[in-house]
Amino acid sequence: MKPSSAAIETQQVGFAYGDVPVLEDVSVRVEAGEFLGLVGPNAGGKSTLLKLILGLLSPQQGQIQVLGRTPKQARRHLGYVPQYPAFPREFPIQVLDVVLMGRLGLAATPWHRVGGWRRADREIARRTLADVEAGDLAAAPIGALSGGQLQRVLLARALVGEPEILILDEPTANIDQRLEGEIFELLSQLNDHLTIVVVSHDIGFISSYVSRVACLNRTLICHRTEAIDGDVINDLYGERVRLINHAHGGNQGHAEHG
Ligand SMILES: Nc1ncnc2c1ncn2[C@@H]1O[C@H](COP(=O)(O)OP(=O)(O)OP(=O)(O)O)[C@@H](O)[C@H]1O
Repeated sequence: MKPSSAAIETQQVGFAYGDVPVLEDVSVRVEAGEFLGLVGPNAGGKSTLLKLILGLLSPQQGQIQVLGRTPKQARRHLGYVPQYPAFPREFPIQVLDVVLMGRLGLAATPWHRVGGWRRADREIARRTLADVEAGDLAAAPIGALSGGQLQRVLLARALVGEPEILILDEPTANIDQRLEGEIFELLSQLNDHLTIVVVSHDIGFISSYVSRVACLNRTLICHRTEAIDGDVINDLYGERVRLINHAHGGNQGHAEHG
């Protein structure tokens, strides 16, 4: 594969856990500055594709480039908001320390190991919390946060490493629709200077915010928003899907699993 000028490019990527194939022949190109929504049914392989892009897994077929490099080489330029927080909520840690975790691995000298964070790191962490409108939460214990507050803090943790690409796996899965709108407004603002890839179940909702929607169900069914119609949605989610137009202008429909 020639060095790619895209922010992210996958070519004919295949991946299986053991002998269970999860992704087949997935080729997608995300340009710098795009805000891509990745949608698809449960178990369609969305999280797996994100983990491949992040270099947490390696493809068994095909190739992936991120910022023209291998995913592992590009890792420090990626911010990641995982689907579920990987730390126990009852862990006695303050919000600011959670955000600072996003700076681990950035400095050539691991300052955090030799006597705490530098003042500059703390300042950047505070500023990033303020940027996601969570500046007042710096001293709060992580276990005291609401779902929406936790998502903002995890977003700050992903941003504090000053990434070029932000990758989010269902960032609003556990919060109500009003807060979901607020988070996506924030992402739209961040898209002014960041490439964003966000996984969502809800095509109708995200299509009001993202610049393009790609549909994944083991393979990439569609990667041009304008090509998404009832047939694509049926291919994607099967017949048990209801299509609902969202009041706030979503033009595609809402996939209801049932
Ligand atoms: N570590 C793992 N080991 C084995 N199988 C896995 C592992 N992680 C995911 N899978 C399986 O791979 C398939 C794809 O999972 P993945 O999480 O990528 O899908 P998804 O589209 O993100 O789904 P969801 O919307 O439910 O999060 C599923 O059948 C899942 O059970």
